[in-house]
Amino acid sequence: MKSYFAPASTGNFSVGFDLLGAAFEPVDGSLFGDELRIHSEQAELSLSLTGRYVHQLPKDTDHNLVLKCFYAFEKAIGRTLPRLQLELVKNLPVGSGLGSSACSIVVACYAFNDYFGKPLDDYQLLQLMAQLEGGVSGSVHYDNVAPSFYGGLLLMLPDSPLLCRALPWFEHWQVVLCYPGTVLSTKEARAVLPQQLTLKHSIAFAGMLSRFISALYAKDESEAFAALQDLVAEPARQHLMPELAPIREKLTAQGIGHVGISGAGPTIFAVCQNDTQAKFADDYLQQHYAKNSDAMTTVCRLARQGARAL
Ligand SMILES: Nc1ncnc2c1ncn2[C@@H]1O[C@H](COP(=O)(O)OP(=O)(O)OP(=O)(O)O)[C@@H](O)[C@H]1O
Ligand SMILES: N[C@@H](CCO)C(=O)O
Repeated sequence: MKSYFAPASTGNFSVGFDLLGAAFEPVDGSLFGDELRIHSEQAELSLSLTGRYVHQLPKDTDHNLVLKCFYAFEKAIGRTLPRLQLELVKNLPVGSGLGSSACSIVVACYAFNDYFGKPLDDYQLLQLMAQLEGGVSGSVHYDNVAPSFYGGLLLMLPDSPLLCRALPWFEHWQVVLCYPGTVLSTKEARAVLPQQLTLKHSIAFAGMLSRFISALYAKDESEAFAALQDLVAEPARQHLMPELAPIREKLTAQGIGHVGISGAGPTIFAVCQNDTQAKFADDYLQQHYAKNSDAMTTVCRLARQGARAL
């Protein structure tokens, strides 16, 4: 058996709608992402489903993205491949804002490419992943697939042959992620977005993103926190997540530098500068944002490594 893993990710990172994304891993060293196991080659392609969030997946495995990835990968390389006995260990909640569909897509495409001798280079592989993710969310955006594939905090460069570039990070930052247990589809959360921005608004968005990125390079933490403002998606999505404003007020009153929506939500992320803040955010979010037994809260650091064989 060969086993592969890809980490969870936070698209947007508040200030970079569709242009920033980060991969995260729990500080306790556990794995937080989807795993794909290739058990053997066999006559027919098959997929079994296990893991904590298996009940959130379509019952019919023909609708599972992992099988769609297999056929898309086969088409991309232009030859018929041996059929596989696959198992997806679904550890990320679906429609959560944690890049769940992207994570399954990344782990599957990475696994097939590795297993079949790397016929696609990283550029081709990332483009394939982004196209598949676009098929789910309704538009091609790289801010979940790219960090899940490469790890780190990344700036998307969709018009460059690089596609994305790694950014600096404050090593002591801990990010507390809280998924409340309710589902918000990315398609639905994109449907409420404005179709146009005014010139003034466009300049403000570009200015805030540039301010954040320049603060990362300058290692200017207070400037970085000041620039972590979502001027595009959050104003349009806040009615979908009414708890965000009071939670932000409570956590920032404790000195926590930033609270935002992870991807399209409903997961909330809190950027903390020390263990005391992270512990407070962890406890507070578990008590005040978790809504059912599907909810989960985890204290993370940036995941430097993306998709890989285990
Ligand atoms: N392996 C899979 N993982 C996740 N979603 C899957 C998978 N296979 C099929 N799907 C379907 O893809 C859709 C994913 O929807 P959506 O993009 O809203 O979720 P998401 O990727 O989990 O969201 P987010 O990026 O905000 O975490 C759902 O309809 C889900 O049933
Ligand atoms: N950038 C995407 C991320 C989806 O997880 C969005 O906000 O719609």
